[in-house]
This record gives sequence, structure tokens and C-alpha cells, in this order.
Amino acid sequence: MKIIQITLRHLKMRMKFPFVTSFGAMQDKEFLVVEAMDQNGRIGWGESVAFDTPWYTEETVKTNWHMLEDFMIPAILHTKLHHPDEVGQHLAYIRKNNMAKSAIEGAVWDLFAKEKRVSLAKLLGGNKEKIEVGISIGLQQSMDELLQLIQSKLNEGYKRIKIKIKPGYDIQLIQEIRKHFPTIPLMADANSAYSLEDIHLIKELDQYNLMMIEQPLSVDDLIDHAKLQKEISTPICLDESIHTYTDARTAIKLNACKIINIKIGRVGGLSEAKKIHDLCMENGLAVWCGGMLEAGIGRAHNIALTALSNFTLPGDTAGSSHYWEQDIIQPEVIVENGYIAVPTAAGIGYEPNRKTMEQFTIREKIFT
Ligand SMILES: O=C(O)CCC(=O)C1=CC=C[C@@H](O)[C@@H]1C(=O)O
Ligand SMILES: [Mg+2]
Repeated sequence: MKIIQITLRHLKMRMKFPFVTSFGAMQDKEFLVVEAMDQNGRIGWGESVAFDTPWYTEETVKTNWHMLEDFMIPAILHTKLHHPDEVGQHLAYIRKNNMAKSAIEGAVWDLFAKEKRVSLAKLLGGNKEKIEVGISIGLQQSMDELLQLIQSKLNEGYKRIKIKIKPGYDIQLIQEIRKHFPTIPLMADANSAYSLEDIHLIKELDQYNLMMIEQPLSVDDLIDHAKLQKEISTPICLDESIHTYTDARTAIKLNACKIINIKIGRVGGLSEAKKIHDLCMENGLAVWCGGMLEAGIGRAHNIALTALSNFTLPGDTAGSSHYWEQDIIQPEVIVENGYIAVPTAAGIGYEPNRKTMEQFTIREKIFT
């Protein structure tokens, strides 16, 4: 397979609600879409999940554009590819920039699946017909609003609730939620807001039967997470600390976590995501698929990955209508009773809507 044309688009879409974390609020989601065409005119799609500011990782929409335009697209365009795994090899000389790598690799995976006439989920080795989904709720203005939102998401069928915590907004919050919802599957994401000095606080959380606590400590730490995991019974889930297969291997060796949140963009693409999935399975760790407030193309990639068998915990891939008035794919991603049906059509199984995309595009460049 050879890619003979790539179109790079920068989109900006307003979310229905501001997503608030300890780092601030985001309401306009900017992201890149990669459209790759092969010599037969087939099209594959990828989405970059980098945000417009570097708070989650060092990458941004602009750094991704630069990496793709100046280095990655030239390395892949007109290069003979026998399998999507080879994209990573061609880009290996470029350090990090995982989200940019993932965007172009994702387009090649979609294209390759279409060429083989199989769904992306099947091509990756997934066998589920439907996947279980949970929902991630950002910081809210008041306790009442948070409780109401949890109730409405439970009513919609979501299989687990994830809330954000930070120092001063943790024990009481979870205590209150547990008062109203004593047994729901509940987890807390700290986005590395704590240090080992807060160990007494984190230990207190043990009594609330959380499914896990996500990334309590520093984004570049594994050693302290291992110390913490020894002291608490709540499973630690790592997010920001895991960028590669090697990170996952080290975390497992150190017992730094019991669960890993795999985000395709954070680990540099589907090939690496699958390797981490397999490694966790061999070592008895559960995984789930995290979200990056994706539009439809990124969401479709998450669904395909989650069809792999060791994604045994509900992911953050909520339905399109949770985020968008109108998503950029047809049909939109629909959640029914907490499940998404894994598409069986070739490739990602959703068709990007060019008209809608055009409406939100603020920059476009074609590479031949
Ligand atoms: O896509 C979703 O709905 C999940 C969003 C979400 O929880 C996150 C997205 C990006 C950064 C974080 O705030 C958080 C996470 O860390 O998982
Ligand atoms: Mg997280």
C-alpha cells in the first residue's frame, strides 16, 4: 500500500459543556484530522487528540501540525507500507510527539482495514460485539449539580462514573456521593494532583470502595506510585505516567499500578496500544480505554481498540451526543444501556461527514 495524498485539517468545535479539571476549563475543542488516500482512491481517517494548550502532555494542536507537516507526512507519503505497524518504524527517528504519530498511524490503520475489507476492531484482533462504557464528569459548580449529573448519566445507562478530585475537593466529595449512591461503580481521577505527603488523605479514600484511583501522583513517576500502591487497597490506575510499552513494563515490574488507562494518542498509536494491552493481559492487569474528548473519528478508533478482550473495564468513550450538538461522523456514536455496538463495516465503520467537517475547519493543507 502507498499513500499518495494526505489532507490535514485543523478543526474547532464547541462542546455542549465546559470540561473542567484542576487545570482549568475547556469548551472549544481544537483538533486535527488526517485524511490519507491510497493509490486506489481509498480513504483512511485519523484524529489527533492533542489539546490547544500543553497541560495534559507537552503536545498541542500546533506542535502536532508542525510535526505532521514537516516530518511525519513527508516520511509516510509515497512510502511502501505492508502493515500499519511499519508507520511507527518510519517515524521512530522522531522523539516522542506521540499524539501526532498516532493521528497519522490511525489513518493508515483505517485504510489498511478498508483494503482488507474488515472492521478495524477485527483487524486489531478484537472479538466483542459491543463494548461497555462509562462516563467522565469534570469538576462541577456545586455538589447538587454533580449529584444530579451523576443521576442523569446513570439513568442513561452508563456503566461507571468517573469524577475528578484534587486536594481539598476529595474526601468530603466522595463521602457525599457515596451517601447518595452507595454501590455504583465509581472511580476518581486526580490528574497527578497529589504527592506522597498526602498519603493519609489517599488512604482515607480506601473506605469508599472506589474501583480505582487514577494517576494520583506525578506524571513522570512510577516509584512513588509503587510505594503508594503498597499502602492502599484501592487499585491505582496509571494514565499520564504511561507513554510506551516500556513504561508499562516498568510499571508492572515495580507494582506501581493494578490497572492501566490506555489512550491511543498518549502511547503513539494503535500498534503500541495493542502491545500494551497484550502485555497487561499476560501479567494479569486490567485495562480500559481513556478518552480525550474526541470527535467522531477518534471516538471510532477508541471503540475498535476496546473490542480487544482485555479491555474488561468500562472506558471513557461516551456517546457523541454527550459532547456535541453535531458530531463529524455518520452515524454518530450511540450508547444504549451503557453499551456501544462495535461496527462491523470495513475500517473504522463510521463515515466522516465532509459538510460538517468543513463547517468547523479553520485551516486545511493538501500534501501530494
Ligand atoms: O473523553 C472523555 O470524556 C474523558 C475526558 C477525561 O476524563 C480526560 C480527558 C483529558 C484529560 C483529563 O482531564 C481526563 C483524563 O485524564 O482522563
Ligand atoms: Mg486521567
